[in-house]
Amino acid sequence: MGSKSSVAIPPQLVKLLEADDNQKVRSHSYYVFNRSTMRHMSLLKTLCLFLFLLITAGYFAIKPLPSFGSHHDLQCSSAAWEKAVRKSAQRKEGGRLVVLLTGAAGFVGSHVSLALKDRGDGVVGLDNFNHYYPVALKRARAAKMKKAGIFTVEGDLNDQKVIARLFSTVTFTHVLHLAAQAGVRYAVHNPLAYVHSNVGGFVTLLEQCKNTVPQPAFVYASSSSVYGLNSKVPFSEDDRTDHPASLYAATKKADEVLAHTYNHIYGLSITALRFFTVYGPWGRPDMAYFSFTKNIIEGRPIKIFQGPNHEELARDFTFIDDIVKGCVSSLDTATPSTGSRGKKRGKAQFRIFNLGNTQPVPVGRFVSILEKHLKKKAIREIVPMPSTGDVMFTHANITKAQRALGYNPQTDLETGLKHFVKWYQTYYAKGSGHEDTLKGYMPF
Ligand SMILES: O=C(O)[C@H]1O[C@H](OP(=O)(O)OP(=O)(O)OC[C@H]2O[C@@H](n3ccc(=O)[nH]c3=O)[C@H](O)[C@@H]2O)[C@H](O)[C@@H](O)[C@H]1O
Repeated sequence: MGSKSSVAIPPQLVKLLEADDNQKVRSHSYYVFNRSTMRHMSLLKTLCLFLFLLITAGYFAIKPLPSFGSHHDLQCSSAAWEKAVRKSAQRKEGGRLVVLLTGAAGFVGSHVSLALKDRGDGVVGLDNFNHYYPVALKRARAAKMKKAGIFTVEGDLNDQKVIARLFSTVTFTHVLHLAAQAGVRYAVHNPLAYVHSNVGGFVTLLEQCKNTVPQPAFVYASSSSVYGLNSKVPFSEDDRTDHPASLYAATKKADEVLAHTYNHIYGLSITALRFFTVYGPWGRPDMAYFSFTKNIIEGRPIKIFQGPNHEELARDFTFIDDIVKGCVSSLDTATPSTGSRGKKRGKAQFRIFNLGNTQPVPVGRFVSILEKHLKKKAIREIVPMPSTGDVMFTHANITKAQRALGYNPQTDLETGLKHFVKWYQTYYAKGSGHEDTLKGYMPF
C-alpha cells in the first residue's frame, strides 16, 4: 500500500499493523479472516486499513453531533470560569430562584433564560453548541444573553466533570433542563445522538441532582410527540403514551419514566413539560415554519406532507411567549425535593403538563398565513408524509396546566407567525451580517 497510496496511514495504525500479535488487530481481523490464509503482510495491511476506515466511518456516522469546539475563552474550572458562573447565578432584587438552564443557547432556552434574568433570578446556562442546525444562530442567542448578564457554559450534558463542577460552584434551587437532541425526522438518521443527549445526558444530570445537597427541583422538556399514535383528542396527560411514532418520541418517553424513578427512589421534585410544536422569533431552522419561510422568500418549493388517505396534517402550534410563561410558572410552583444523600425523606412532587395552544391548525392553513405575512405565494408540493416519525395531528388538553400553573396561551397562529416573520426579515436582512449564516442548510 504504503508509498503509492494517497491515504497517509496514521502512526497508531502502523504500530498496530506491525505488532500483529496486538489484541486490537486480532479482535477485528480474526472475526473475518482465517489468519493462516493471510501469509502476505501487504494483504493484511490492506485489509486492516480497510477495516480501520470502515470502523472510523461507522464511528462518525453514529457518534453524537460534534459541538462547535472550544469557542469559549474561559476554560472549565479556571478561576475566571468560576467567577463568571457565580456572577451569572447571583440573584438581583426580586429574584428568588437560582436556575441551571440547560440548552440555554437553544430556542426555548434562550427565551426562558432572559425572562428569568429579567425578573431578578440567577441563571447559569449550559449548552454544547452542536451542529444540528447552523451554530451561528446559537452563538447569536448566547451573545444576547451575555449582554443581559447570563453566562453560558460550553459543555456537554454527558461530561460529568463539567456538571459536577457547576454544582460545586453554585447552589442551584432549580434545574430547567431543556437541552436535547431535537427533531422528529432526524432521529432515523442519527439515532445515537438522541440516546446520547436525551437518555445518557438526562441520566447524568439526574444523578448529579440526586447527589447534590440540597437537591434542586427539576423541571424539564418532554414533548407532545410522546402521544405518538394516540387518537383520542384532545391529548390529556392521562392518555396512553406507549406508542411512540419516532425514536425522538421514544427518548422523551424514556425521560418521563426515568424521571419517575428518581422521584420515587430519591425524592427529586420533578415536572415534565410536554411542549406542542413551539414556534416564534429566534426559532429553530429545522422546523417547518422556519424552513418554509426561508424557501418561500427564496422562491423554492416547500413540501407539504399528506396522510395516507390524502388527509392534511395538523399541529397545535404554540407561541414561544406562552411557553416561556408555562416554564417560569412551573419553576415557581415546583416544591422542593425531599431527598438527601441518596435517600428520600418523604414524597416529592411529580407533575406532567401539556403546554399547547389547544387550537390545532392544518399545515395548509399555516402555509397560507405565512404567505400572507410574507406577501408572497409558496410553491407548494404536496407529498406523502415520510415514514420517519411524523404523526397526523396533535391537540393539547391544557386543563391541568391551567389549574396548577395558571397557564393560559394568548397567541393565535396568525399573530405568532406575524412576530416570527418580522423577526426573520429583520434578522436575516441584507447587510445584517446574518444573511449568509443559513446558506446551504437543509433540514431533515
Ligand atoms: O411538539 C413536539 O414535541 C415536536 O414539535 C416539533 O415537531 P413537529 O410538530 O413535527 O414540527 P415541524 O417539524 O415544524 O413540523 C410541523 C408540521 O409541518 C409538517 N411538515 C414538516 C416539514 C416539511 O417539510 N413538510 C411538512 O409538511 C410536519 O409533518 C408537521 O405536521 C419539533 O420539531 C420537535 O422537536 C418536537 O418538539
